[in-house]
Parts: sequence; structure tokens; C-alpha cells
Amino acid sequence: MVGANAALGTSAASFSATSSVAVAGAAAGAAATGRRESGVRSPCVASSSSSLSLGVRCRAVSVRRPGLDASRSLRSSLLASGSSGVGFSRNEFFARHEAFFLASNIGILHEARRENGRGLVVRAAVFDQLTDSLEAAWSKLKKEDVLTKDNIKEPMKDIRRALLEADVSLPVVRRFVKSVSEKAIGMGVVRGVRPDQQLVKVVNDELVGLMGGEMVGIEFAKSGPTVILMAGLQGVGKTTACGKLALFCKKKGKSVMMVATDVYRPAAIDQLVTLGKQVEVPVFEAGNQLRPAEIAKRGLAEGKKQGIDVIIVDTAGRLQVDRGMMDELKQIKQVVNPTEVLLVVDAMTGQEAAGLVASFNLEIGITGAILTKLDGDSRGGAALSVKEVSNKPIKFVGEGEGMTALEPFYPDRMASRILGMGDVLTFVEKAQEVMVKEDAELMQKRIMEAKFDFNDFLAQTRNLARMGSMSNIMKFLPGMNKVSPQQIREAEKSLKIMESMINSMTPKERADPDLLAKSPSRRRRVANGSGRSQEQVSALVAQLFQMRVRMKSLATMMQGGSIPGMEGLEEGMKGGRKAAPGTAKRKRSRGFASQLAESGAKSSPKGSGGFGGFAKK
Ligand SMILES: Nc1nc2c(ncn2[C@@H]2O[C@H](COP(=O)(O)OP(=O)(O)OP(=O)(O)O)[C@@H](O)[C@H]2O)c(=O)[nH]1
Repeated sequence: MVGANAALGTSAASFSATSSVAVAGAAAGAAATGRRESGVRSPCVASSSSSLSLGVRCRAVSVRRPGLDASRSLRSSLLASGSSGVGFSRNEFFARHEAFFLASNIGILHEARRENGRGLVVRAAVFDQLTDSLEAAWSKLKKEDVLTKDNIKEPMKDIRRALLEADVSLPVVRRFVKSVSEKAIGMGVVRGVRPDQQLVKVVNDELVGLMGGEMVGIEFAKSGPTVILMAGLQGVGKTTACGKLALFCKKKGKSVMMVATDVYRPAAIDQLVTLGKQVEVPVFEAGNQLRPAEIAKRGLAEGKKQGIDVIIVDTAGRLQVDRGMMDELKQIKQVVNPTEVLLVVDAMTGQEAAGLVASFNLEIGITGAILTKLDGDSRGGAALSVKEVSNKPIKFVGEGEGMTALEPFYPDRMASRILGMGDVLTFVEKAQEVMVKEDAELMQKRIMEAKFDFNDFLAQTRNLARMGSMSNIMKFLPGMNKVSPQQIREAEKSLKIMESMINSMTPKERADPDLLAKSPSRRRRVANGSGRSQEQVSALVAQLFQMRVRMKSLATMMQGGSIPGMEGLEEGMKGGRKAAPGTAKRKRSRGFASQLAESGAKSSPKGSGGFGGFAKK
């Protein structure tokens, strides 16, 4: 293989710029306007005859959930292959493409063995600010040997400030800081784990607890339809959330109907009907002359008649909480006897959102919250405060206007993202949506046999593109929050260039890159066909050989399911205090990093550049 690279006699450095990264184009659908008439309006259901119509770069924060070994390994591997500081070299960035491939394949195979199909978790610019501020806190402990009352004072001040800036309410911040301080000081020396990592671990656990610990999903009724009553102030995204939730339930195999009871805002009913068309869910409406509770009652009767599984009732919002609104909600609640009452709150209102959840709960009794517009909020105080302030869980988060932009809220994954550790589980779940297990198995086999070819490369790249835009996908991966939009644009451009070269290869050449490695005339032909230079084609071929080696090596480690850096910390934190310097575990840890480095070095001819950044610097 190295021989083949040498035979190409090229510097692959030029290929850095023509490397690959997935691109996606998600088209937002334009919506048709619904007529205001009678009946259940549906694009798919016949009209009713009724007259009603850690950047932290800590490689070792554990997530306390069983069965996540492979996911942890993925994350650890990605972390290990990633940047260790602010800023991201281009090579490191491109190197992630290999990690994407591996993560999607191995992740799918692992997760395919897991029964419960869980949803996705948030991705957004949210928490960027908090993540950065927390990094400053850890960095103050880099030179310490043990956490003490004195040396955590400064980092704790930073954490306090970071949380307040994120708009977390003061009492919550106070409790949080107190609890973290006590636990951190009580830890003592944990061999093999640096004090800054210890603190990250404590903060991680506290964040998970603060946000409620476990994910709390929708509770479906044991018999009869599940009725979900949606409440919230005006403009928070309630109607949009109804559509998103309808789609979410549909994907779970439920039949869904939405009921439009907002008789005050003229366009509200039409808006719901339009969304219904978009997600192909019928909407029950009865104009704006009846009382909302009456419409809800008739909607429920209609849903029952049709044997609908989930009935989502949209309600009117008000500019602020007022008696009329609460009374109306109470009346609707009384007639539909909902399984879930979800309060929709706008993340951008920060701690105010948490206060609203508390007061709505007191007034009407709610079962949880949907936090919308998380994509527009870079502070994240609402996500951190809601559970603590109201004792009600956030059940979903909305992070976009599109109908698919609703995801269950997982406190542990969110904590992971706050700490700059990415969210590999979500990445894997996204991959599962576009790849079938059999394909992943086949691809895995080819990676392990170092037979990964240009066809595989194209297939994988296209799969990744189907998962969403590059910038969205990257948010799930550790350290990728440091990649600039400019780098993303370049990478997207590079992918197109690369595809054009691969498209100019014959099927035989795609399947057997050796043909190209050995034949300058073939490379010349591909260059002419794609309008690229011969050097670029040579570099592309060289890269494929390098990728084969590195992917096989990394895949072997990921499949082992045990990445020492992570494991060591976990055990240390459990109180094992076993991993003394120089022990096998420590050696394995070093071995992992150096193996990565070696695999890159071995396969890269001198001066080849390319994916050289894959190895940890
Ligand atoms: N960026 C972003 N925008 C959102 C999100 N959810 C809703 N929106 C937008 O917020 C605006 C208001 O959303 P609606 O669903 O009409 O809000 P509403 O609460 O039903 O409003 P009322 O019916 O007036 O009470 C719309 O422009 C939505 O597209 C989200 O998660 N992210």
C-alpha cells in the first residue's frame, strides 16, 4: 500500500483541500393554504362528512448509562482523533470524514442490537458560549495535582459566571455551584485522572441531574386515544410544535389527528391545516364561532370515531399569562381529559421560560415542556433551569422551523454537548435513519479487510449527506464546534471536486484503486475527464490507500469497545483508584494515541500531508 503511494510520487498535501466531507441540501417545503370550511381536512384522510370541520478536550467524562460502550468508544475515538485545543487544523477537520464513516457504520451495528428506538437529540449553536466559558474554568486546574478548597475557588467562580451568563436562575446556580464544590473537594486524588478532568466529571454529573437525569418521553394512553393538549404564550412556536409532534408520533407508527381550537388569531387554523398537509396528518377544525372547549370536545369525538391513536389539541396563545387563558385551558382540559399537557416555551426567554413552566403547572397542571427555538439561543439557560425550577421535565426540544426539527430531550447527551464532548449517540441515530444495518455490516467488513474503495467512499459520503447539512452533523461530534463556517464551505466544495474525479473513473478503477495507482495514463484520463490536475487525482488515490489503513486500525479499536482513556477515568471515579501510572491500563491509553499517530505516519509518505492530522497532536 505504501508502495502504491510511493508509486504515485505525489504530494497528497494538495489533496487536503480536495478532501471529502458530506454535504446536504435539505429543502424546506412550501405549504399550501387550507380553506376555511368544514370537516377534518386531510391530504391523506378523506374529508369527514361532519359539518365540523469539552472542546473541554477532556477525553474522559463518563455517561452513566448501561450499554453504551460502543458509543463511548466512538466518542472517545473521535475525541482522541481530534483537536486538543481551540481552533482546528484543516487536516484534523478533514480527518473527521473517516471518523464519520466509522462512527456511522460501527454505531449502526451496535445500536441495531439495542431494542429501544430512541429519537434524536438537539444540535444547535446553543451552549457555544457556555461551553467556551466552562473551558476557561478547567484550564485553571491544568497544573494542579489535586482538587482543594483553595484551587477550585477560581474555577468555581468561572462556572458560576458562565451559568449566570447562560441565564440560569440565581438560586439554581447557587445550588449547583455548592454541590459541585462539595463533591469536587471530596474526591481527593484519583490516580490517572487529572484534577481538571475530575472537575469536568463532577460538573457533567451535576448537569445531567440538573436537567432531570433521565429522558422523559411521551406517555401514550393504555387504551383509547392519547390526547396531547398543547399550551403556551403567543408566538412561542406552539402550532409549529403541534405539527412537529404529529410527525414524531407518526414516525412511531401512530395515527394522528390535530385539533384547531385557536379561534382568536385569524390565521391560526389555516396555519395548522397547512402544517397538517405538510406532515400528512388530518386536522379537525370547526371555524371560529364555537368555544374552544366545544371544538376540542367535537375533535376528540371525531378522533375516537376514526380510531385515531394520538389527538393533538392546539390552543390559543396570549401575550402574557392571564386569567382568561388559564380558564379556557382548564375548560379544554376538563373536556378532553388529556394524557399529556405540554407547555411550549421559547428557549430564548431563558430563565423566564422556567418560571412559566412553574406557573402553568400550578394553574392547570402540566406533564412537561417543549423547549422551542433552541437553535436561536446560544446561552441555554432555559434548558438548564426548567426541571429544577418547575420540577417538570423538558420532553422535547425544537431547534428549527422545519417539521423534523423536534427531538426528545436527553439530559445526559445535552450535558455532553455543553461540555464540548459532542453527541455521538445522536449522530449514530441519524445514521440509522439513512443506512440499513446490512449495508453497514458490509461496509464494516470492507473496512476491516482494508478493501474500502472509491465506490464505498461515494456511498458513505452520500449517506452522510442524507443525514443533514455538514454543519448540523458536525455539531454532534466532539471538538467540531470549533470548525469555522469558512472551513465547512471549503470542505463542501472539496467534496464536489472529489466526486467529479471519482465520477470520471471507470467502474473497474473505482473498485480497484490499484489500477490508478499503477497507471499514470489512467490518472491522466481521469484528470482530463474531471477537469482536474493529474496531481489532484494522484493525491486522491494516495488518500484512499491511507484511509484504508487508518480506518481499519481505528475500526479495530472501536470494535474492541474499550477505549482506555474513558475507561480509566470511569473506574477511577468509581473509587477504584487503581490506574496507577505505568499500569497496563495507562500503557494501553498511550498505545491508543500512539497507534493512531503511527497509523497516520506509516501510511503517509513523507510530506504527504493529507489526512495527517488524524493522529492526535
Ligand atoms: N428558529 C425556530 N423557529 C421556530 C421554532 N418553532 C417555531 N418557530 C417559529 O416561530 C414562529 C411562531 O411559531 P408559531 O408556531 O406560529 O407560534 P404559536 O405559539 O403557535 O403562536 P400563536 O398561535 O400566535 O400563539 C414561526 O415563525 C415559527 O416558524 C424553532 O424551534 N426554531
